[in-house]
Amino acid sequence: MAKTARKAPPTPPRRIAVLGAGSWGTTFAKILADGGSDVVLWARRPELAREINEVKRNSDYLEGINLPRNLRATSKLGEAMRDAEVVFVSIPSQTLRGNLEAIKPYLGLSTIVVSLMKGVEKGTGLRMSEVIAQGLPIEPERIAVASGPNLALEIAREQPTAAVVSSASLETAQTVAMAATNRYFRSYVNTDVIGTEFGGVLKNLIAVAIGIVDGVGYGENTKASIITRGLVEMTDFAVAYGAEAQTLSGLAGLGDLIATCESSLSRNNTAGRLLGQGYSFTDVVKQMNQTAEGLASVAPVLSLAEARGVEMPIVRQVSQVLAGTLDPKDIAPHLTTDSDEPQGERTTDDGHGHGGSSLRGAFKRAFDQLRNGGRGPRGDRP
Ligand SMILES: NC(=O)C1=CN([C@@H]2O[C@H](COP(=O)(O)OP(=O)(O)OC[C@H]3O[C@@H](n4cnc5c(N)ncnc54)[C@H](O)[C@@H]3O)[C@@H](O)[C@H]2O)C=CC1
Ligand SMILES: O=C(CO)COP(=O)(O)O
Repeated sequence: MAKTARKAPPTPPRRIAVLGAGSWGTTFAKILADGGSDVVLWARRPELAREINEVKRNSDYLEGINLPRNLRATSKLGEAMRDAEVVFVSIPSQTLRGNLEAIKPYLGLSTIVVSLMKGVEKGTGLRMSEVIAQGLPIEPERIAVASGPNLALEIAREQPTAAVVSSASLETAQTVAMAATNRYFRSYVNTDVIGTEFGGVLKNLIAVAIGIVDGVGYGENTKASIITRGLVEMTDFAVAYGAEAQTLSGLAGLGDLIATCESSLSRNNTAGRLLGQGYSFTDVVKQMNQTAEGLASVAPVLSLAEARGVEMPIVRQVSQVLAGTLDPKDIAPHLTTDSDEPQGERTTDDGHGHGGSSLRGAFKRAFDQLRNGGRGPRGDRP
């Protein structure tokens, strides 16, 4: 019997550029360098590039972290991108479109571009991979996104963590995942770009809600209610835009939701907490010296939800707190339903709305994935 030819597995890229030397860009550059790639990190400020090169530190964003000796930085975009087979982008979402103009002249014909960002563009409501597809001469098969429960400082401290890399091309996702895997970081793969990206955007909004009720002083019941109902909201929204429900039960959905809602390292959670303590939106923005994407994504997400008839009571109330039209202490009683009539508790496992799998199954899968170290990139799938 004739044997079918097996396709050679993708080879890991050697030269990689990471654009954006904030907390996540620098941490991701460390992940890649510790995985064995030749990485050049682009920092806007020459003095930051110098600090990274000379003392192997980024004291503004990752205090106390020693960066790998093989990680280099530059403030010259062309130098960072020269010969790069993969370019990771980690800048605030609202600045991406403008930066693509500067990136375009240096993009190689076969270079893969990966978004590490977790926002949607104000005004257009586009996901970051869609903005990349519009702003660069690049086909969808060369675009990927990476997402998951990835608080930068924990990973910079080399605490074991998993993520998921998604692309319309499985081969591209695998190539990227191979580079983004090392002894403390493991990347899984899927081809549901919409679900993977929206998971990262939407959990930020739920994390702002969690921060608000934390700031008010409410306890664990309130937070568990918001997380559980928030996952239903996230899944409804993402599925309405073409995502697979099960992606929202994976690392890029439930996984990231747990990490961001539980951690005081989260900037979205922190911004919410300040709102809950009574600071105005303007004061909160002034106090945040790092990117809290959720604040900019609330309005475009609500517009997108309205366009597809998706109910998002938690996100809507977050927007009212941001606008100063809802007292933070009033947010919780309204969270589960808009109606005075008792409602059925629709979950992500109702078999009707999403066809998704059970929350218990999702927790088990997230746990199994974290335990399942030592193998090549696998699907982030039940
Ligand atoms: N920090 C984290 O734990 C994680 C962050 N992310 C995502 O990564 C993206 C970047 O976030 P962080 O690195 O945390 O933010 P950050 O605030 O720590 O750093 C932002 C970086 O972008 C640069 N920047 C700011 N404005 C710019 C502009 N107009 N043009 C070019 N560069 C500009 C800053 O100089 C800085 O290097 C966000 O979308 C965030 O949601 C994703 C996973 C984890
Ligand atoms: O995306 C993150 C963790 O996965 C980081 O969350 P914050 O942007 O809220 O810090």
